[in-house]
Amino acid sequence: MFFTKVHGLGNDFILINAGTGEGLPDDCSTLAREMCDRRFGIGADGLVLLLDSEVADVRMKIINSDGSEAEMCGNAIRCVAKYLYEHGIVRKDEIKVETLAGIMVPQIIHNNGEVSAVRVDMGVPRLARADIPMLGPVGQVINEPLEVAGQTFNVTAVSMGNPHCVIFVPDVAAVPLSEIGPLLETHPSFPRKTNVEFVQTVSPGEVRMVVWERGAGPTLACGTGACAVAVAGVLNGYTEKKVTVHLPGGSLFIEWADNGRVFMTGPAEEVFNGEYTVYKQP
Ligand SMILES: N[C@@H](CCC[C@H](N)C(=O)O)C(=O)O
Repeated sequence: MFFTKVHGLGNDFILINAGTGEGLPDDCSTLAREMCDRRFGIGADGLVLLLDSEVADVRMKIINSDGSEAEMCGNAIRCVAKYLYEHGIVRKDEIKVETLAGIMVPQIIHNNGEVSAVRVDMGVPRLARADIPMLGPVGQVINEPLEVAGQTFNVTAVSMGNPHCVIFVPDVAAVPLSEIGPLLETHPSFPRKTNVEFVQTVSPGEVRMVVWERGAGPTLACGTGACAVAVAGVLNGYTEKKVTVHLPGGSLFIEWADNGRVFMTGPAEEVFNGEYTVYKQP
């Protein structure tokens, strides 16, 4: 199988242009786990399969490094758009990508003849508790106390197609992410688990965040997470509708527009190409 290694702010993926999917093994979950393994495989936060679509230019299937399938991935979709454009597969400035969260529309941004960034219409965030999904009474989850391992965190829940649990803290550097992250990811309140973001407000137009991703653990960046953080910042009255989100791997610019849609702008990079052989057990 031919693959391309890509990343968005260090959130890295193995991308396979799989067409009809004919050349893929039946079990793509095991394939993702094996390919994403950082010691025994290529190493990545996720496997991204590009498949033929009947309703868009392409269908993006994203499988986390633990083999679970995600509805959407913000950093991957920027990489997908740049890859399709630069390889001449879809030579359009606006590319329609079918995902489990609906059709997303990345837009190629040019500068001096190069693709300098990708701006993505990430759709309308879903805020109803049942849409996260999160257990509990009907309504939205804004700054609501949640108990984990004897500690109480005030959480705001946002779905960008995938679930996010956003927690504002005074200092992200002081968060014991690898201790608390997995406990929140698998908290019984989230029946489909959740991505977890800790956020520090720098100013109304700027925040810092760290993320523990569902199915992947700590990553250098999360595009859907940055969008969820921007929405949560507005809901809590901490930030304006345009915000720069600083992540360990770099920064994203997020706008929650007046039409209710969230737009994410950031870079995408291709790192190398390779060939991966799947050895069948005798
Ligand atoms: N890194 C991604 C999100 C990938 C999926 C996530 N781990 C999930 O299971 O929802 C992003 O950039 O959005």
